[in-house]
Parts: sequence; C-alpha cells; structure tokens
Amino acid sequence: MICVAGAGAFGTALAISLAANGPVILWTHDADHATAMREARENARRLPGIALPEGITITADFDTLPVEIPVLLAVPMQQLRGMVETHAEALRGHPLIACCKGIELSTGNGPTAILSETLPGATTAILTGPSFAADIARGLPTALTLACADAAIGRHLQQALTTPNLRLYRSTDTTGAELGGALKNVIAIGAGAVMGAGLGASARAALMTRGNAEIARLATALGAQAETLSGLSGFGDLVLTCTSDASRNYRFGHALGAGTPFDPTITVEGAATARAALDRAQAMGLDLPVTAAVVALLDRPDSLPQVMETLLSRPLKEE
Ligand SMILES: NC(=O)C1=CN([C@@H]2O[C@H](COP(=O)(O)OP(=O)(O)OC[C@H]3O[C@@H](n4cnc5c(N)ncnc54)[C@H](O)[C@@H]3O)[C@@H](O)[C@H]2O)C=CC1
Ligand SMILES: O=C(CO)COP(=O)(O)O
Repeated sequence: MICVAGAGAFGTALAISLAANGPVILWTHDADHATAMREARENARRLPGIALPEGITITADFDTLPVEIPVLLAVPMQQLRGMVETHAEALRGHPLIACCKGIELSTGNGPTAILSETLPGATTAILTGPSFAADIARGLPTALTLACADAAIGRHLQQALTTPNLRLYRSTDTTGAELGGALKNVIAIGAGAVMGAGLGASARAALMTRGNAEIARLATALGAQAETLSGLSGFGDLVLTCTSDASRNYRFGHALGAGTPFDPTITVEGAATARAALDRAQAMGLDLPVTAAVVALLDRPDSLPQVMETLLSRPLKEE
C-alpha cells in the first residue's frame, strides 16, 4: 500500500498510476474536496474526465495511515514545510518521497532537506522528471528519476513505485535530481516569455542552452553530479517544460512575454524558485544571467525589451 498526500494534478495522477500495483490512499487537506472526489470518483478540480480507479481510497484523515507505508508528498514547494509540520506525528516513521519541484524561498533549501529538518531521521527521497500529470493519468508512458541517498532504500522504492506506465530510474544524487527539476521551471518561464514576445524558436533554443549551462553552474556548486543534470530530472525535464504549452511555467512566461493575463491561482513553481536560486547564486558569487532576467521580468512585466537588451549586450565570451 502507498499513500499519496496532496490531491492536486500530480498527486492524483500518481495515485491513478500506482493503483495498477495495489491499494492507494489519496489524502487531501480539504475535507469537502475528499467528499466530492469520493462521490464523483473523479478529481473534477484538477483532472476532469479521468476516473479514479476503485483501488484508491480518498481521505482527509491522516491519522489512520497503516504503519510504515511510503508517503508521496505532492504539494507545491512553498507549502511543503507547513504541511509536514502540521502532520508531523502522522508522517513520522513513514518513508517520505517528495514529489515537488522547487527551492524554498525562505531558506534556499530543496524538498529532502526540508523533510529532514522537520522530521529528523526520516527516510527521504525525491521523485522528479519529465511528466505532465494529465499524461500519467491517461496511462501514457513516462520515465522519472527516483533519487534516494540510501541506495538500498532507493532500490526498494524504485520497485514499489514503478508502474506499467511509470518507469523509474534510480539515483543517489538527491541534490542533482532536486535542482534539475527546480531550475528547469525558471528557464521554462524565460522560454515562454521569448515565445510570447514573438522572438522566435531560435531565440528559445539559445535561452534553453544557456539556461542549461546556468543550471549546471549553480547545481554543481551546490553538490549535484553533472550526469544527473543530463538525465531525466535535468535535461529531460528542461526540454519538456520549455517546449510544451501543457506546462504552466511555460504558459505563465508566455503570458508575461505577450502581456496577457494569467490566472494567479495556478501553481507556477518557477516564480518563487527564480528568486530563491538567484539569492543562493549571489551568495556564492555565481552569475545566473537567465535567472536574473526572469526575476527582472517578474518584478517588471513591462521590462522585456530592456531585459533582452541586458542579456544580449553582455560581454562576449567563450561557450
Ligand atoms: N502537474 C504536473 O504535471 C506536475 C507537477 N509536479 C510538481 O508537483 C507539485 C504539485 O503540483 P500540482 O499537483 O501540479 O499542483 P496543483 O496546484 O494541481 O495541486 C496542489 C495541491 O496541493 C494542495 N495543497 C496546497 N497547500 C497544501 C497544504 N498546506 N497541505 C496540503 N495540501 C496542500 C492543494 O489543495 C492542491 O490540491 C509541484 O511542485 C509541481 O512542480 C511534478 C511533475 C508534474
Ligand atoms: O514538471 C512538470 C513537467 O515535468 C510540470 O510542469 P509545470 O509545473 O510547468 O506544469
């Protein structure tokens, strides 16, 4: 049995896929949402039209979790710490697999560090990589990275969480897996802005490539392994997110570039993470021009021409 905590798009999609392996508990903090999903056998808020298999038990009560079952935490990054603190007693003793992509704005930390800080001694892992919730929920093939510092536990989780349409590759580099997934969202906002402003696919390819170099610069300085960044959780997710308008980060960037409105209730992880990444880079004396451009655009959405001018007038250098 597996528990998925967080009934947004991603948590619900994971629960649907995992139900092919056995019973799944899908937890939401919203009792009304639990009732609505139980009655309709559908998450109409996030994945309308996709049936929740019978093997999924929907609950808003965390206190009845069977002992030691793995818990996947699928909530937005900036909410992770509060959620785990609120439910610390219920979560204690369970292997915790973070499924969020981002850097915490208030601390500059990633998901597994937050889990270890809030529940010292907990077994922690991260599940990340290129996959849209709607694709997973519809049974389309996807491949993700499961990173766990403890190789033996990682092997066990890889077996337990691989499903017929979710193929997991294993890693012990949690830092690399987390930072690849977090930072690609920042670059995707930039890629969306370039396309929204009509600057063309060549400019987007340049931004993605320089963004990739920038991800490597910050992530390796923070301890990531280069090969992780070229894998599913890094390069793979960068490509997916920067090139598909199924991505919320890309669509948000597109709206910034085009000067069109964007629903502020939609989860866009790259916005807070851009600021958090820039803070960490500046503290280490690292240059992140694409991330700085995204932050400038977030602060002043009408500043795209100046932001592009700043990027293009940087001193010429070796690639
Ligand atoms: N949607 C996707 O295609 C993918 C999303 N992710 C990651 O999954 C994470 C969650 O994203 P989505 O599910 O897409 O977002 P979402 O906006 O669809 O859902 C977020 C869910 O978290 C719940 N939530 C918010 N604060 C909470 C709290 N304090 N306690 C408990 N629940 C809380 C909300 O009620 C909502 O159901 C993000 O970090 C995202 O980057 C990763 C891969 C794919
Ligand atoms: O992480 C994702 C794809 O791997 C989902 O991207 P968005 O959060 O931009 O929708």
